[in-house]
Amino acid sequence: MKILKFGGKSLANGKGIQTVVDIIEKKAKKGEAITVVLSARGASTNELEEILEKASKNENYKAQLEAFKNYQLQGYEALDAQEEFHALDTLFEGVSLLGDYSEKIKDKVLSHGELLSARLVTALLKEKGVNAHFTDSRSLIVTDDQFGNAQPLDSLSKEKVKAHFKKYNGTTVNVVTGFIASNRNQETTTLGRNGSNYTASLLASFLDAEELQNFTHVDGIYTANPDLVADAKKIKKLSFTEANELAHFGANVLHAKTIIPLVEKKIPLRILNTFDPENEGTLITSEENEDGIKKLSVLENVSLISLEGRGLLGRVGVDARIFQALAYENISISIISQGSSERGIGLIVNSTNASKAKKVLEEEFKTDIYKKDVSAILIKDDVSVVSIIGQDLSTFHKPYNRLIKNQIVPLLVNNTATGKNVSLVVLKKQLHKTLNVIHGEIYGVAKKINLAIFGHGLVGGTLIDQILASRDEIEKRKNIHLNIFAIANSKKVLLSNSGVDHRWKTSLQNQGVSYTLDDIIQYADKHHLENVIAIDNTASKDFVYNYEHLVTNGFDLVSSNKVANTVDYEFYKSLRSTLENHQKQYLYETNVGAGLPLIETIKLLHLSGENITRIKGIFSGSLSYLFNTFSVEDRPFSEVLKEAMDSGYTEPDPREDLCGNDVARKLLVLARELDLKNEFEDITIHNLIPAHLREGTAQEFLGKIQEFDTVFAKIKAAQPEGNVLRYVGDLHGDLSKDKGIMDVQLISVPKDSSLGQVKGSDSIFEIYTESYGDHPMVIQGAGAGATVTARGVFGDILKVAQSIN
Ligand SMILES: NC(=O)C1=CN([C@@H]2O[C@H](COP(=O)(O)OP(=O)(O)OC[C@H]3O[C@@H](n4cnc5c(N)ncnc54)[C@H](OP(=O)(O)O)[C@@H]3O)[C@@H](O)[C@H]2O)C=CC1
Ligand SMILES: N[C@@H](CC=O)C(=O)O
Repeated sequence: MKILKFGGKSLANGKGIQTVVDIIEKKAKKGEAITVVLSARGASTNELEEILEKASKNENYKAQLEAFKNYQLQGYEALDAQEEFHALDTLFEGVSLLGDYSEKIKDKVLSHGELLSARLVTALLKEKGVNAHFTDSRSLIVTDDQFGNAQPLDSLSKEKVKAHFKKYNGTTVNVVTGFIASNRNQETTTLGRNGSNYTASLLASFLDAEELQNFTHVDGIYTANPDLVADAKKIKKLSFTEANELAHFGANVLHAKTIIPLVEKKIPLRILNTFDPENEGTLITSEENEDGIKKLSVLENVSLISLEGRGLLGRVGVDARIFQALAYENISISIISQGSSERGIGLIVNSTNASKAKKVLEEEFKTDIYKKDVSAILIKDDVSVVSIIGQDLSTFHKPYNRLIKNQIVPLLVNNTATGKNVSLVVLKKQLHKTLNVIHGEIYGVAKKINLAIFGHGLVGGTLIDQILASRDEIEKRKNIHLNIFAIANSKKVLLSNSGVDHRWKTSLQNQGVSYTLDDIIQYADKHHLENVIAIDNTASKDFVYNYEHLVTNGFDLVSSNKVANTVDYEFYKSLRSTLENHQKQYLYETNVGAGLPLIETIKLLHLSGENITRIKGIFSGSLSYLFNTFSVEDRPFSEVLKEAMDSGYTEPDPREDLCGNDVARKLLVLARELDLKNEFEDITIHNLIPAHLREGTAQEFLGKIQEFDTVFAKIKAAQPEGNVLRYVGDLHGDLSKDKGIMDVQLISVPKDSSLGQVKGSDSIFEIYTESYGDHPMVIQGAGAGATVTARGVFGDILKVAQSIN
């Protein structure tokens, strides 16, 4: 025998009830031995409760009662519901006259929801030729006198159930009312909320059923609420122990009292979807799962009450007083957490009870408050509890770290000493993000990295295209999902929480909106975007002052822009301390040598104690190209400069290269990696721009670049035979002191020297250290260009992404 239980939503008018009847008919006609247990239809129980409340307050309840009756008959006008309707009329009239009702009356009223439901389904099944029998569970389940939440008397109930099923066995399909029962005096009682599930479990147990099938409106039990976590997965199999943990956290279907009768008899429980009968649902058995299953459950509408006081230190019985005082008022505590000293105690109660709980505790601790032993009893309403069921403390650091990285700091953490369950109290506004961050970590769902890209010029634009081209491959290989949710220039931003695609340029043009930085931060917040990285591909001197604000709002940083590392040292330090305080990263490998692994190498050498004594070389890709070409080809300087610009080697304003600032910045970036406290002003720079060309806009300057030609033709001609021009940077001096010496200058070197042999747009960096002596470590390669630079920025993004765990 299988017990089939259908819930209120399954039995609602329309598709619901028709599907239920079809399911039962099919099984009955296949000859399956089944018993059906039904809840009240749709929201009938709540409706009856509301009508009762209105009647007791002498409010006009009749219209709502009529609507209730119409709902019950809608489409089934032939149903004989007179007995129930008449009983309800009489009950409500009585309550209305008295202006009050007892729990006993309430049970009587509510029972009609299930009675009407079972009557209708029985009638519909009979119409289809099924041998259905309307079964009023009040003649089967005997309970104590606790109206509203009656306890079944097992042996008496079992006897009655057995006797009934002996009489109605074989092909009869008993259609049993759930939820309702009666006491020894044949007065109607109810089994409390989830009572229909309880009825079904009791019948399954008394009849030694083969399986209890609970038909709901969902496909089974999920690893998290699919409405909140898009990646939530259905759990195929669960053990009763795991189910029991879930029951505490809102899974009504698994309420402990409904599970216990099944556990005792080892009767499997299957959660099915009425509307998707092919789906196998979730099967719960007594078989323990070896790996264990993890599920996220949420308790909402809860409040955190905290009791603080130094005077409680070491005092015995504080918890006992809390529990006793609240129990007296029937207030249940779902979570309690405290330090061993009892100086601060946090407890979670249902929000509806929060103010009452505070009052009760203030009364209980009034002497302690007077003596200042208790300093405050506070309520925090805007919280939710997230429980990771199946989680123990041995691996809890993983989801916890992921939360902290995403700036979610739980207000309270609590675990069970036995069983596996860790609960976190978080701010309600962070609930959605919390669930997604933890779920992503636990289930190894591709880690979603949300990128806001500032600047989409040569480097930024190339980067966006590179990311879009390789993100599927990265997701496959690295389980990292790169989602570009914002692309901004100095005027407009394109926002898309699900990520931009290859049409981003047109989309930005058509859908881009003017913005402030906070708009982007708020957008990320509103869409619960986790693991956010801001990427600066501007050359802006102002944008870098946004970095700290981004970090405090949860962003890691990646930048090709060199400005943040080369403004005053105070800013440099302050940014690093903000990064440290917020456990955020800032990577900028492309600041020196574009895509070459220079900064990382220097950082590692320095960190490992290697004494770097000098760094010298050709730091600028554009000036490298310019002088490598100009030195050996008989062409005007301006023509080669134009080529360097067209190849994307120069800064957006090429004067930044020609005046030596760009090389100076690179030197300063490296100096600061060595913990030197140099400022930009400490650098001696040979400015290549003739004085009269330095003023004005970039556009005006470009109109006059031919004026370089005679100046540089002279410089070239003045060199010794066999020499070439090179623009070099040099960091030297006693680098163990506070400051190093930095020079940037144009020099003439023999063509066959190491600097003289550099070709194309290559940079070369000679790193002198104590261990390497006179033979420096040399890093050489393309020092500029959009493709290599974007690739370097991409590398930094992936490093940050991989470090978020
Ligand atoms: N080219 C190379 O080889 C290398 C370049 N770099 C660095 O890469 C960075 C980008 O260079 P590149 O791509 O050539 O520059 P581009 O001038 O081509 O692009 C700059 C982008 O930044 C945007 N922008 C400027 N100011 C802001 C702001 N305040 N907020 C948001 N967006 C802004 C611009 O938008 P708008 O059009 O609205 O102004 C534009 O989209 C520079 O810092 C450069 O030093 C680093 C290593 C190598
Ligand atoms: N303009 C720069 C680009 C890289 O930083 C250069 O020429 O090196």
